[in-house]
Amino acid sequence: MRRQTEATKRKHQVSSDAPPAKRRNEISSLSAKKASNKETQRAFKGSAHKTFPPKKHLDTIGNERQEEKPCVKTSSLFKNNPEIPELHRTVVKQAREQVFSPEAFQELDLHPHLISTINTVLKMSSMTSVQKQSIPVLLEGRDALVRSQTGSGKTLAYCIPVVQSLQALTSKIQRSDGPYALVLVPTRELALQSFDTVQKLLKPFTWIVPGVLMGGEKRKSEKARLRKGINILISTPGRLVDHIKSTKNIHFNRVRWLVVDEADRILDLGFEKDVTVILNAVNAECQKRQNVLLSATLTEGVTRLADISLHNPVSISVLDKSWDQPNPKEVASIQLDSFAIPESLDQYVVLVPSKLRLVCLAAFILKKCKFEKDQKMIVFFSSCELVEFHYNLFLHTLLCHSGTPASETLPSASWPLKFLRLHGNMKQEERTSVFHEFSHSGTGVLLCTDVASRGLDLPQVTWIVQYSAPSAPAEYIHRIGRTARIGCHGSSLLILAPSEAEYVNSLASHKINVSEIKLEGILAVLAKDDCFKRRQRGAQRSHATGPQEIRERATVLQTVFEDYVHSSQRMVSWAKKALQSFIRAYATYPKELKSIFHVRSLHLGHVAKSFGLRDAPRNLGVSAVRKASFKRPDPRRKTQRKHHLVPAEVLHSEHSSGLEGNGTKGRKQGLRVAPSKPGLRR
Ligand SMILES: Nc1ncnc2c1ncn2[C@@H]1O[C@H](COP(=O)(O)OP(=O)(O)OP(=O)(O)O)[C@@H](O)[C@H]1O
Repeated sequence: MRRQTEATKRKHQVSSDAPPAKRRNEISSLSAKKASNKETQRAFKGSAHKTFPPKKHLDTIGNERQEEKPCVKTSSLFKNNPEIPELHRTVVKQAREQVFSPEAFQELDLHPHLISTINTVLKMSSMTSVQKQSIPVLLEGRDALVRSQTGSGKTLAYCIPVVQSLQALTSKIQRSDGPYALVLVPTRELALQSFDTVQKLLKPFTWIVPGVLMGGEKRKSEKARLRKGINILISTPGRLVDHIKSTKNIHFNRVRWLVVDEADRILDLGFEKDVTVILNAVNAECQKRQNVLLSATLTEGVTRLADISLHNPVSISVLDKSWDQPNPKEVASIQLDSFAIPESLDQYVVLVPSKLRLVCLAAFILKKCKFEKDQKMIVFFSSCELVEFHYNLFLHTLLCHSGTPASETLPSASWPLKFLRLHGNMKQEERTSVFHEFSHSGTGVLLCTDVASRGLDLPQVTWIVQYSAPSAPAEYIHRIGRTARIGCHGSSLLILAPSEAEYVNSLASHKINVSEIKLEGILAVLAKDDCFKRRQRGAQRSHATGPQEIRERATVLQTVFEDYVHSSQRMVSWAKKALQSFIRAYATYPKELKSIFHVRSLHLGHVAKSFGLRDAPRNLGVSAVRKASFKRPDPRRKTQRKHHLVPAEVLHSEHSSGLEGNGTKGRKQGLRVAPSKPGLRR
């Protein structure tokens, strides 16, 4: 609260610094604008901070503190912004899938104890469409490529057949036999989640032991568990490779199942070296196995990447027949790079000038999570540094302002804000505890990198916000797929700069439809939040909440951020580092998106504002970043990487989300896997 009082006070200082005549002119020009409807439309061009009343209107506390602080100007958020373009997007017909099938699990030929566990422990009765199609195929012993929309139950689609087949083995499984099934997943949290599902299914089959290897835990204790024996082994690729190289007690001679969840992710960027080691180790020992590849964004191209020895695989896709297009050519091309999105997911986009990005994000969080009940939100950022920076910033600014207002200042109900963060630079214990806390909470805002974009089943998430656009449509699908799971309703918001508006058409070309919402509609929430109202001594609470009032409050909010960032040199350099990280991540958009996202189109001063920095830092080394952006490093050329080590390494590390295998290597077109022994393929 004190911070805000100071912020408001400073704003007033600014206004009082302006020459009176000039100020009068601006006030009148603004009131003229106020009369115009256009004011609430696209471009925000007015100047908010110069219209404040002179010093004498300040509250006393503000005036007392004023002496202590140098006068610092909060430059206008609403001036010199680029025009927000009209969005002309083609409305496309999105691919659809039916989530549930009418059939019950009883109709499958499963062990009665497995059925009763599904019914009573998991509390499920009907199969989902993907389960209905996959389980019988997998029980027949076929290899399969399984693709269905996010949150449609793919985990059970492979777990049920694995458990059913292993419990039915005539020579009963011994713990000491080691792995019969190997499940690879891209992140530690997903490993934990899949382990939890397998563990539940195994309740009646106590002789089959599941286990998880995921890094972050002491290698020694994992080794001890491996020595005792794990029959269904769930692991991230990196950690499994660690054990293959260093643990004597790991054997694959009994492996019958190889499941690769999020297969397009695991078999693509970053993981290839690890997957090659794993496949070579498994192929060398295992005689006959079933391979299952799953993802919401699986394409057959993925298998070509992997040389994973799939034997006559069945492709399972549950796309609605009714979605078929009249032109079969079109259908084929659509099916390759267009993916189903849950029908109950509403997707939105907002175009926001760079200067207003931070205020827009904060206002949106307040709108949903402070003024609406039971909202749970995930906000995606492009790097760990960005998550840390925004987490700390919001914790020290929005929480102070949300927790303390006198009740009479709140015109409508408000709920306490809770922020959490998740990224790959956190200690594993903290990651796990955040994952569990957010999973079990009915509300809250999780700020994260793409470490949380794949596979995580976090219940009741109502909103997904993408603070920057992902670099591939598949990642867009996975991020938004953290909401609207298993038929629930959810919404997503993509925040783009005006110069990035074309991205909406790029999404449309992948049959992804987003509707526009206006920045004004988001900022309007500040009218409800008197925490960001400028203070006037003895003034009655104003009910005027027109566009001008909203701008003033947005400026107060920005000032709160700037005050916090400039409260110490340490904070300033932290903000600069976050800004640098943002620019570097921006430079890594793939070639096909460079015309939309190019560092050259960023206005550094405006972007700096969205980090609470009052000026564009001079020593940012942006030229190096620019260089990097012109020529995306080709990781296949090792010598080139060696000579351009700095930009390439920096780009990868900045873009790192903490996904295992991420940030270590670059994109590669194929895996070189030693073929299985002749006659032993599969
Ligand atoms: N038959 C079912 N009936 C009711 N709920 C189910 C059923 N099958 C799965 N679920 C639930 O649906 C949710 C989503 O399942 P799951 O995480 O397996 O989805 P997914 O398809 O793997 O998603 P993603 O593509 O995001 O990884 C989970 O909470 C799971 O418990």
